[in-house]
Amino acid sequence: MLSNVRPFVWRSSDMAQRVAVPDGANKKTSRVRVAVRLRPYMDNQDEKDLGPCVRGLDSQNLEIINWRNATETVKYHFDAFHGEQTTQQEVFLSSVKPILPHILKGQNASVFAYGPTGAGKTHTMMGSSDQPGVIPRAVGEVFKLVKAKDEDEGWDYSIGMSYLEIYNEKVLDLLSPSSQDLPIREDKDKNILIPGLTLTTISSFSEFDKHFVPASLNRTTASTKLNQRSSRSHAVLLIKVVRTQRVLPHRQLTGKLYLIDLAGSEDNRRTGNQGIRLKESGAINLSLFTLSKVVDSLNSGTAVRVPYRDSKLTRLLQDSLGGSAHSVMITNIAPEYKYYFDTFNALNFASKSKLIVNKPFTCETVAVLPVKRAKEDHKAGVSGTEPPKKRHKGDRKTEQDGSSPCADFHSPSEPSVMDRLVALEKLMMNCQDKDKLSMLSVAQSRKEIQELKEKHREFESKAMLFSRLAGEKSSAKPEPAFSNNNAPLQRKQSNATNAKKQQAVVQPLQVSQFQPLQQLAVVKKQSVCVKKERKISDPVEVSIQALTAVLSLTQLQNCKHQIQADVAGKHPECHGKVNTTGATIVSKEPSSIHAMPLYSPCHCDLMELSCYFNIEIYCGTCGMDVNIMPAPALQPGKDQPSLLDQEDTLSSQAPISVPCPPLGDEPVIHSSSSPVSTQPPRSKSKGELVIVINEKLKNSNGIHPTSTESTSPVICSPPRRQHSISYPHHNKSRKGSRASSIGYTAFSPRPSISRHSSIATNPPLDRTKIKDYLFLSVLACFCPVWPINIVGFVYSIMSKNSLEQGNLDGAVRLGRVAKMLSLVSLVGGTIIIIACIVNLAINVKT
Ligand SMILES: Nc1ncnc2c1ncn2[C@@H]1O[C@H](COP(=O)(O)OP(=O)(O)OP(=O)(O)O)[C@@H](O)[C@H]1O
Repeated sequence: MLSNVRPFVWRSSDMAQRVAVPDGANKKTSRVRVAVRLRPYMDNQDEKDLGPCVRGLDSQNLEIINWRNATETVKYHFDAFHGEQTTQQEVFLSSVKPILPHILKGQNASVFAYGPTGAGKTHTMMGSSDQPGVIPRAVGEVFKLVKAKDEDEGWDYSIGMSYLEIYNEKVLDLLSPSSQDLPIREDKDKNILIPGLTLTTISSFSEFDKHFVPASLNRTTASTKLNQRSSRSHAVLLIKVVRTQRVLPHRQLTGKLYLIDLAGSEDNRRTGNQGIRLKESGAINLSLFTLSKVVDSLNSGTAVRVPYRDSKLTRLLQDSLGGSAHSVMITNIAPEYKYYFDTFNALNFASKSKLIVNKPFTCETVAVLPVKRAKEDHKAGVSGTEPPKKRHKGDRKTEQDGSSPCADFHSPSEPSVMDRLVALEKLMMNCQDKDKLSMLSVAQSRKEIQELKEKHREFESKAMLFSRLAGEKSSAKPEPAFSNNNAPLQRKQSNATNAKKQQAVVQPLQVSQFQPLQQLAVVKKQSVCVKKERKISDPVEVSIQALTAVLSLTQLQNCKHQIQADVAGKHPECHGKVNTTGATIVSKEPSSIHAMPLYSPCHCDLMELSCYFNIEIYCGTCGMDVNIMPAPALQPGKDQPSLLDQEDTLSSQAPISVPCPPLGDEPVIHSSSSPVSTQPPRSKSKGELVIVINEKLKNSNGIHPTSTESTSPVICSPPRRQHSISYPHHNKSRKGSRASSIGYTAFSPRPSISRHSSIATNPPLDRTKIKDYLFLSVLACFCPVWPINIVGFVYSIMSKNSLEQGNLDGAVRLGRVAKMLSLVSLVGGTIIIIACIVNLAINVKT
């Protein structure tokens, strides 16, 4: 048992500070480490006993027979290769153990097993009682590390565990099983969180085992032709280690370890899946396909949007892929020939994945005390855990003397300023009816708000100054109290307001996270004030899932977005903070906006949009869901506030309701310099409210019509279906049979070309272009190259028909052929006519 493990208390109101921490030798990035594990050859798996198709060369290299030429092999190099004889212990020691110490430093780490079904992922991650896998070993190691740290006093540790599965695109809690699909949220610091997920405190390995073993039995498994006990879901175990300093300033480091056993990609011609198994398989393959798209877009370096949100799995792995974690991917492969293409694809995927670079950083949480509480806490002495005592007159003096360069920041007036500011803003924001406030009181209140804000800004700049001083002072110490003198967090570099806010919370008066919630009330209010200040001047971000362009400001202002979220009773701390008007619409292509009823005057309202999209609104701070209420629309032209008045309108909650712009208005397409950015670049400061609009319109295959285009393969193309494979020891070639029995799997590097090409996955297209081809082909019919131009004409007709039938993808492709043939006809026809004229002229001459 760990003596110093304390009950786990998670407070959404705690302020998190993230500090970029160099990884290794002054590197601020960490590549995803990829290990490959080859399962032993199982005779019963290979009906024809063809022998292995893949073998290891050394501890980092392996080779697989080249399907194009049986006399060749394709070689791969990885961070580690674990051969058939490698034990569970060896896999753990070489690939997983090295990343675990990062968790205690407040960084995130993740280990995930990837590979085709039956290749040994569950064996690697879970293992068995006699051969425990990565999960039990890693948890045991975390406890060992904590125990070792136990010796160096001054820190308390709490370890919590959560366990979930993603089954059929539903996030299900395995510790408290129910059929409720839990939402995945992202807080303002880009932490992925799952409100409602059980977090159980564990103080020893046996306690972990007590929860983990029965929870694992809750995971959905079933028998398929390829695996007797095949995982039908992705299982994610989260181990959260919170390290809290016992003495002031009570620094708190939170590290998370994700241990993920992915479900295997499945070729359903071989698994024999039908009915529910087929549906599960579809969900598994689709999520793995999205994972491959995420990896592709991270590698491409130019992708504006990484499609993390396209599946629950990638949303959850956002931290681990191109995110903030130290990640290890164990790719499991099987040696039998019947797995050849699965293995080949898995190796290609693994090769791509090792190019991904993460940016780990320390997640440090500091709770800011109200002055009164802080003083009491400070007075409580070194333990910092004693209950607060009576306030003494000399407290303030003690605090200032107490080597606190920021002490001045806590002038007695400061909390009251904050309180007043919050109260006023809350009053303004909560006021649903404009008439409730007389014009006079509104003007007075605004004036007062402005004054208070100025005061607050003054305090902030003071705090910044003092924190800088504190940073300089502490940099001389071996372990600085706050690591803000390190490079700033990558994601926050561009956000001046956030930087300010970070600085503002670096105060000497802090409490441990275990204090009662009420005592953090002022902390929360303070954070609210800073954010509110931004929100009033900035429109709240509305991102439309799978679309990535930004409308012009005029369009934004002209658009009737009236969002009123009611959180009263659900989450009191957020009450009054989520009413907002005005939005940034994010969309992928200009044409997609026209194609969707987003900007037609009658569909601009979010309530109406909900007919077309799944709209999620949640608090960006805590991830809590909020409800949408219909807003009363104002009469166009009558109640319209002028655009210049928008700020006022926002603060007084009057809805903007003006006619929407004509459809011809072109949105401004944004471009992002950051390849991994999922946020629109225009949203310089993000409000607290996050609104996600997921497209409801899916085709029969459940694929979003706006899936991204194909991404170019990094290592090599996957094999084509109709191809022969030679088997070296049989010295003969089996034309087509094997290849044709194995189609592209979900993680094929060319998925959108091959597998999904027939599905209308593209965003809505510009129809006018397709009509042009018809005109062109008609023109080409006059050229004397009739077979070609007639075919072009036929294609253009087919394209038009496809368009009318709603098959936009097909329409474009047919249109392209029509265009090409028509152009060839025109050019060819012109040449022929010129040749004839020249010939005629020569003949006439002679
Ligand atoms: N390294 C190994 N040594 C011995 N047996 C193994 C090894 N790897 C896998 N196996 C065995 O192979 C079989 C399939 O493994 P496992 O269930 O772990 O596959 P999987 O990749 O998790 O499949 P699925 O994705 O369908 O869940 C199991 O019987 C397992 O015991």
